[in-house]
Amino acid sequence: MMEIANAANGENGGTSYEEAKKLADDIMARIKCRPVVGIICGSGLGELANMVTDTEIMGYEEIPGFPVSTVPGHAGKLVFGQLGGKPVVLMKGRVHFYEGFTMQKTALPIRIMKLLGVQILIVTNAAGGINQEYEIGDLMIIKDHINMPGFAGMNPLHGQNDERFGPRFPAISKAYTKRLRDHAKTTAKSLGFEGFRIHEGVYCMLAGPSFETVTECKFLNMIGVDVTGMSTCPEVVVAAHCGMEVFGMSLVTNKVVMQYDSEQVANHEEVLETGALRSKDLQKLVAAMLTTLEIKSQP
Ligand SMILES: O=P(O)(O)O[C@H]1O[C@H](CO)[C@@H](O)[C@H]1O
Ligand SMILES: Nc1nc2[nH]cnc2c(=O)[nH]1
Repeated sequence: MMEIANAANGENGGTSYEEAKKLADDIMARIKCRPVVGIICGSGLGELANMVTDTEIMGYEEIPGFPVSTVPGHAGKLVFGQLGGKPVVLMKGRVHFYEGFTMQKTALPIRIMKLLGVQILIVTNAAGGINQEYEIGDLMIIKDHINMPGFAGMNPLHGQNDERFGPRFPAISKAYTKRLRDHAKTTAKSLGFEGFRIHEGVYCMLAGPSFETVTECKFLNMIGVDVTGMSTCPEVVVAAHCGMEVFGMSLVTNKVVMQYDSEQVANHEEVLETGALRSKDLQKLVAAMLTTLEIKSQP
């Protein structure tokens, strides 16, 4: 039976439980840190890694089978260490479906994190503001997402299910837990960030790499999307599948173009520049959240 499951995983670009376990074991043999929190840094947000102490660093290319980032603003390093008094593993840069990876491969780092002992995933991204009240530089706590590629069958859980990772039909409706969202709001308040434009809203993943047309943006606005990007959903679906608690935060790096024939166009350089400008607040918020975060013991 497992052979069938593995063949199916191979066919759809996935990695079997045994292969993922071997990767995690290899990492553990080389790294002393045993992380309980995993953090993914979005485009231009990798500086969060500078706040990690007692670091042990591995390049993605040093880990056989690990997907290697190809996009500017994604350094491609796993940074282990302490942040806010908690052992963490931070992905300095992620991989995206549009780079040519399957959805399964895009989310493989989450399964490896799980096998390393990670219980809480903090995922960050750069995103375009669809909500017309959002400004460039605003932060958004993600309360829910639309996995648009999933509507067309591109779900990271497509294929045979291995129960050792999680159930066949996982619930995703509570993936971004209220506990962590409330914790972020309390922490933001304690840091005096209240006036700094922090929202709570809905993230929508589109496959990319092309930015949206004007009509696509109008459509997203109509269906209740607040920000849009090209990542996050595969990672969060896989994290929820394997029983992790998730906290997600978007940085609005640009406002999407909503007028036909506008001179304004979306571009990745603007995304990286805004990331650099507002990322300090994001870093402070994540570090402060970790300091007071209660880690529930594994069931
Ligand atoms: O989602 P992250 O990795 O933060 O990056 C976002 O920014 C890039 C576009 O500028 C896309 O990769 C989009 O997904
Ligand atoms: N799809 C998409 N991804 C982004 N990432 C950062 N900005 C944007 C945007 O406007 N659209």
